Amino acid sequence: MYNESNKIKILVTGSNGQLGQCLQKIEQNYTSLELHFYKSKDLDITNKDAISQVFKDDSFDFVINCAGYTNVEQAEKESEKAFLINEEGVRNLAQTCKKQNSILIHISTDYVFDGKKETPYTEEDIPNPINEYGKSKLAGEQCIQEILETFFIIRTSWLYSEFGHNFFKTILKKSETETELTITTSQKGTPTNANDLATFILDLILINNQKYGIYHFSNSGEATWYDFAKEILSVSGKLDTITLKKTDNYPTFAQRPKYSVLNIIKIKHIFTISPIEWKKTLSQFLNK
Ligand SMILES: NC(=O)C1=CN([C@@H]2O[C@H](COP(=O)(O)OP(=O)(O)OC[C@H]3O[C@@H](n4cnc5c(N)ncnc54)[C@H](OP(=O)(O)O)[C@@H]3O)[C@@H](O)[C@H]2O)C=CC1
Ligand SMILES: Cc1cn([C@H]2C[C@H](O)[C@@H](COP(=O)(O)OP(=O)(O)O[C@H]3O[C@@H](C)C(=O)[C@@H](O)[C@H]3O)O2)c(=O)[nH]c1=O
Repeated sequence: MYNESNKIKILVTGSNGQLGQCLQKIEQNYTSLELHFYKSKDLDITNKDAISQVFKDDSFDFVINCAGYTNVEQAEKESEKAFLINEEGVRNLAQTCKKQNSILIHISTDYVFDGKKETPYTEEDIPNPINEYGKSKLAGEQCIQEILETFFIIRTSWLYSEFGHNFFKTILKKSETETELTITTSQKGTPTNANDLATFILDLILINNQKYGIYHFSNSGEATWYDFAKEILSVSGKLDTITLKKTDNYPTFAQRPKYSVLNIIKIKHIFTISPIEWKKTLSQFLNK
């Protein structure tokens, strides 16, 4: 497992995205890991030759796939592109990991579920995505399971951080220019700090218990997008300056699951971790 420098060598794809940047931020806390970050322009996962080229000169113990097509609305209009990246790109990575004996850590989503349940989704629940993004992500998961035995698929939900595009940043930005915000109450899930997920992923590599498979990781608790927006504005001291309105009819192209809370008991047991409550991590994050 260890290379000559005695460090665990890791390839990170899509490193300029939200999660990729969270990993770069904490890299220095993990001195036994050697992370190699590849942005989309340096490694396009849909290009098999480009992947081969990276592995020609190097070998990696782990590949963390942070690359993905993540625009839920746009995926309805260009589903081919979503599938190219989230299915074909992932297949390419899985095939390379198989050939090169690398362990693949892949990130998937709560949007693989249809939202008809009213209790948290477990890893055993059958996915049934209701939008193109979710369908393309499920197709990627299936490729990995067909090709590889040594993989961790980590489904997570409602990621936010200081990096990239996310609901948290959108709300803060809107609050600077708008006096009234209307937010949907028609979906329930769990906001998850992408920094917490990044920490979990690197801890998982250190633990390396070889208990491969699908895992659900999110912060704990549940919220509607309205609850999330209210908490963001409250903790950042902006709730008094803005009118926040509820709606159950916010217009979107893509359908989203009404309920997509993930059950995180498996990850708690197998990795003896206890993900922090969503409001608590949000307040710690905003008060730093
Ligand atoms: N954001 C969320 O709420 C959630 C995300 N996830 C999953 O987590 C993963 C990371 O998400 P997040 O960091 O938020 O997403 P981002 O959209 O912030 O980052 C995705 C990255 O992938 C890159 N990328 C796109 N196409 C390719 C390609 N063909 N080859 C290489 N890189 C590519 C993008 O680069 P460029 O910008 O140059 O296109 C971008 O840097 C994704 O797989 C996503 O599906 C799961 C649940 C929730
Ligand atoms: C900006 C805004 C959105 N909304 C609604 C639209 C939508 O139903 C819901 C969420 O909005 P967004 O489009 O920002 O979030 P969305 O892109 O659906 O977020 C998803 O991204 C992908 C990548 C995932 O994997 C999921 O886990 C999830 O995080 O909030 C409002 O009601 N008011 C607003 O002002």
